[in-house]
This record gives sequence, C-alpha cells and structure tokens, in this order.
Amino acid sequence: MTFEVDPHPLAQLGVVLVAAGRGERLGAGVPKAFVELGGRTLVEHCVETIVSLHGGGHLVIVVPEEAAAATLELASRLVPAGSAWEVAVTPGGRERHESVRFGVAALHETVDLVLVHDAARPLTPAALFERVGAEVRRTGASVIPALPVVDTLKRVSADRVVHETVDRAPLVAVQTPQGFPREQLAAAHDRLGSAPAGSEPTDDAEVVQRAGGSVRTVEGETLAHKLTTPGDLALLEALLQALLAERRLATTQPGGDR
Ligand SMILES: Nc1ccn([C@@H]2O[C@H](COP(=O)(O)OP(=O)(O)OP(=O)(O)O)[C@@H](O)[C@H]2O)c(=O)n1
Ligand SMILES: C[C@](O)(CO)[C@H](O)COP(=O)(O)O
Repeated sequence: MTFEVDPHPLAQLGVVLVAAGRGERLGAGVPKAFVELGGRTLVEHCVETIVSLHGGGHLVIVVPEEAAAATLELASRLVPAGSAWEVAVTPGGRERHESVRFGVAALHETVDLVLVHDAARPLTPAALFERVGAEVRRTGASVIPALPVVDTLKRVSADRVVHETVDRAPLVAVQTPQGFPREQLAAAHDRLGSAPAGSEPTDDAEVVQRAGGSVRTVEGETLAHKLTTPGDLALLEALLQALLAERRLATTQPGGDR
C-alpha cells in the first residue's frame, strides 16, 4: 500500500481581512468597509463567509483605530458557537500594504498559511477561499485568483488620445483572497518596508514578486467584484439580490435545504 505525502503540509490557516482604507473613490462619508450592502456592512459580509470555512483558523481584521472595539464586538457575534475560528482586530496603516503587514504580524505564531482578503469584496464566495487555500497547499507557492480581461484594451495619453491597442491575451484581472505560505509573505513585506510614495504595490502578489518570489493563479469569481466607485455599489446590490433569490429558491425546491 502507498501513501500520498502532502509536499507542503501547511496546516494552520490565518486570514487577514483588510478594512482600514478610507474609500475616497467611493466617497460615502464613512470608511468603505463600514458601508452597508443589503443592511449589513461589508466587513460583516466578509466575516460571515470566512468563519464558515471548514477547519477553523485565526481571523485578523485590520481597521481604522477608532473602529477597533466596535468591530471586535460585531465580528465576535458572527462566529458560530463551537466554531474553531478565533477573531482579533488590529489597527491599519496609511497604505494597504502596511495594513497587510500589521495584520500578518498579529496572526498567531502557529499560522503558516495566510489568505489576505479585501473587505471591499463583500460577496466573495467561500469556494474561492477554499480554492486559493487548496492551491497554496498543493504547490507550496503564492496563489492569486484571476479572471480573463474581456474588454478591448487601449493605451491612451493624458489628453485621452488613443495610441495603441494592447494585446489582452496574456492579461488577467486579479482579485482577493490571495494566498501565501506565511514565511514568504512576511519576509516579502519586511523587505518592502515603506515603499516610496507613488511606487506602492497595489496587491500582495506584487510585494512577493518584488522580493523575487513567484506567484501562480487560479480561476477567480465574478462575485468577488470589488466596491471601488458608486457604480460598483449598484452592481453589488443587484448581485446580492440575485444570490438571495437563488438561496430562497433552493430552500423551496423539493429536497432543497429547508
Ligand atoms: N491603508 C489602507 C488602504 C486600504 N485598505 C483596504 O484594502 C482594500 C482594498 O483597497 P481599496 O479598494 O483601494 O480601498 P480604499 O483604500 O478604502 O479606497 P480608496 O483608494 O478609494 O480610498 C480595502 O478593503 C481597504 O479597506 C486598508 O486596509 N488600509
Ligand atoms: C488587492 C486588489 O484588490 C487586487 O485586485 C487591488 O490591487 C486593490 O487595488 P486598489 O487600487 O487599492 O483598489
């Protein structure tokens, strides 16, 4: 009899949920992670999904300092009784990469696999967290979700004149959660330090690549759409209504989840 040995036995899951941004492009008057979608904040949507992941883990939510106490209370209420999830909250930094670094530092020492997720992607399904985590475990590499680019791409100048069409075949749009062996992610963020203004990395895959690491992709999800501008809010509301209708239908079907 032969046994398959997992070459990368990353066992202890940690999730860093970054929610400390100001949401300037949305302009809602409150930090974006605390905007409501269908009566619940973006942070609540994300926490609910994360604490539903099998096996449990350590969730660190990174928020503006003044929101820390309220967020911890809110999030703790969402952890089901008897769950193997533990929740903590830590203050964020001025840039996203700083918030991630603080979040990773706040994870329990035993955590060896980290998923970094934007609170700004509130409808991201649990299946995407599982897919990214499974690929990190399978390969021992850093893994990000990606979707093909569907629009024709043009390079334009500041005065809006089109210069050329860009080949989209090798391009993808990337999402979160992004998954990493903890050592690789922490070392890459330590090496980055405070990037000079204007050259800040916009995702963690770039932080890892700047440190010389390689990154793989898995299929992303339309539902992982990011709330960036007011138009995204309308789109996410519509997606949420469609999801809720689908769930209602599933519970009323014969043999459905009653
Ligand atoms: N200093 C920062 C900046 C961003 N984020 C988080 O990173 C995610 C993605 O960032 P983005 O969509 O750019 O959010 P904001 O920075 O809030 O938006 P804006 O750039 O429009 O101000 C969000 O969940 C945001 O809360 C963070 O934790 N800390
Ligand atoms: C991390 C991210 O969501 C991946 O697409 C994205 O890079 C965040 O970028 P933003 O410009 O800070 O919104």
